[in-house]
Amino acid sequence: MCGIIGLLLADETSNVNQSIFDGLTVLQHRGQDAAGIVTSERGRLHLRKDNGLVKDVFQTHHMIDLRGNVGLGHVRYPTAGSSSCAEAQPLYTNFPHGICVAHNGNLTNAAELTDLCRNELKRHVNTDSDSEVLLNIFADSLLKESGKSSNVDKNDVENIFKAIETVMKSCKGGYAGMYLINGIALVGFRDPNGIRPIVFGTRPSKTVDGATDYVFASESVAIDTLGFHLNRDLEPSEAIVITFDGNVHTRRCLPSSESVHAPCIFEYVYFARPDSIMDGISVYESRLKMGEKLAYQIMDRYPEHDIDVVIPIPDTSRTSALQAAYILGRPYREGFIKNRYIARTFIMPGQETRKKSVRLKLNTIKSEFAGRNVLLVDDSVVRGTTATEIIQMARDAGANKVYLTSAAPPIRYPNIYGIDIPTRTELVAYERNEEQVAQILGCDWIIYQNLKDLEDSVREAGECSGEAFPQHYESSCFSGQYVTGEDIDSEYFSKLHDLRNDTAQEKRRTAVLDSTGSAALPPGSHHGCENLSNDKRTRA
Ligand SMILES: O=P(O)(O)OC[C@H]1O[C@H](OP(=O)(O)OP(=O)(O)O)[C@H](O)[C@@H]1O
Ligand SMILES: NC(=O)CC[C@H](N)C(=O)O
Ligand SMILES: [Mg+2]
Repeated sequence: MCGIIGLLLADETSNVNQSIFDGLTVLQHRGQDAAGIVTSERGRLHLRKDNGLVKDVFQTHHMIDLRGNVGLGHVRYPTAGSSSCAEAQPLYTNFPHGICVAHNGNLTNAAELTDLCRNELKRHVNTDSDSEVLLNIFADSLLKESGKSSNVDKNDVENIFKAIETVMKSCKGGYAGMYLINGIALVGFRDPNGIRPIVFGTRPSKTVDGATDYVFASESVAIDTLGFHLNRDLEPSEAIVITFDGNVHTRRCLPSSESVHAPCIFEYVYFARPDSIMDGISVYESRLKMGEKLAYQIMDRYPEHDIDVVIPIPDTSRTSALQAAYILGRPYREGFIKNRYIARTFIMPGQETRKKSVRLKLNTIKSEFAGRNVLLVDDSVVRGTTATEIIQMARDAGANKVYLTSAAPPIRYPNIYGIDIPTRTELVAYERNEEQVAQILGCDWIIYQNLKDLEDSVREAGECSGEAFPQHYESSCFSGQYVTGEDIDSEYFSKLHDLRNDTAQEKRRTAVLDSTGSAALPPGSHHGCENLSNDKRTRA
């Protein structure tokens, strides 16, 4: 679930670098593996990207080099390829014009499209990243729409829309993204089902009278932080083209009858920040509703329950736990203290790292557990890494009984649209019922949210804010129903398992480290990622 941001400032003498850096810092929770910024300065592109957190990747000398009034930023959580810094984004191709992409999501037909790019379109695809395919399909199509002529009409936004239409017809899966077409336009776009989120904002230029600055971002929180006004979410299959001279053009590139709007429900459960508004729905309100419905389910199933205290597993579950405690009429207590210097564990690569990080990340306030029956609340239980450790820690702290509740239903199916849950067998709820999961995790009982209650939580939060909201949600990891259709079959899952199970990913990571010899280097010390002239992706 990467974080993306794109800005176009009206004042050609101004620089977007600091705003993109700030925006990425606010979106850091969506991707911790790598970060990158590209800027366009009067026809010249400047790029800096590397593995690591935003604060580690960009030092002052990088920022000074990132000049220009238009740019893209990306924080990466890999769902395809490897975590090599060559796959950090934005990605660049030099033909036509010099185009960069920042992509959040996952293409389910990336392998076929890579073959197409290499064998038929004769484009150089240099990595295993699906985002590089998204870039090359667009670049090829834009070139064709422009009549393969060097005399391209730079104001012809029609060609850009047609190229996006080709992208949307060719690329399957979930994708929100931005293309920076050097010297021509900044383009935001969203997949035909609107699975991945992207919002659009504006503000009056501070230096050019009557002119407007524009921003696209994964979440509204970035728009708030940068002092922009949140205009709206992009619609499914919509592209917004902002030309470098500040004109805005929008179009739905496929007919709405061809696809249902089904935003990813896991954004509300875990990925998004609670202070974001997605598709008109407050993430915070939806999490309160999730807590409320959990509490009612607990009271329904265990009317005589003996819960003494409700304790969240920080961070994400806090909002739901607060409301669950309120409805249950039990005290809400901070029993786990989070080390603020450890990042999110679920989106870390590798099971060993995730396991170790839980212990480093959380520690108990013993007095909140000693002799009590505690209800632990988490937003989701995926592999069960966090819950197993936490339940043991609660027992070590002297808890009498330990109950667990999850604001999301059991996760029993892979996610293929931008969350790295590629294989069912790694999931703790795979082929297990609640009793069996409780036994594995070591708690006295576990209660999961039902899918209907989860969907209603999001819908009701939408009603609270009085906005029109989608009727469907992408909830495949709970239901096994995949909104993009028939090509998602057992053969697809078997290939995905082989490519992306934990052991396979670990092997790839080790191979990358061995080949670069950089295992001992701290984040941000790899070389060769930031220089556009080193980029080998030119047209064959
Ligand atoms: O069952 P698991 O495989 O352990 O994954 C689920 C856990 O991971 C996430 O927390 P994370 O530490 O990533 O982030 P948070 O601090 O935002 O809760 C999520 O909130 C659950 O606690
Ligand atoms: N989580 C994401 O959005 C990942 C984007 C892209 N699939 C990558 O692996 O880089
Ligand atoms: Mg958590």
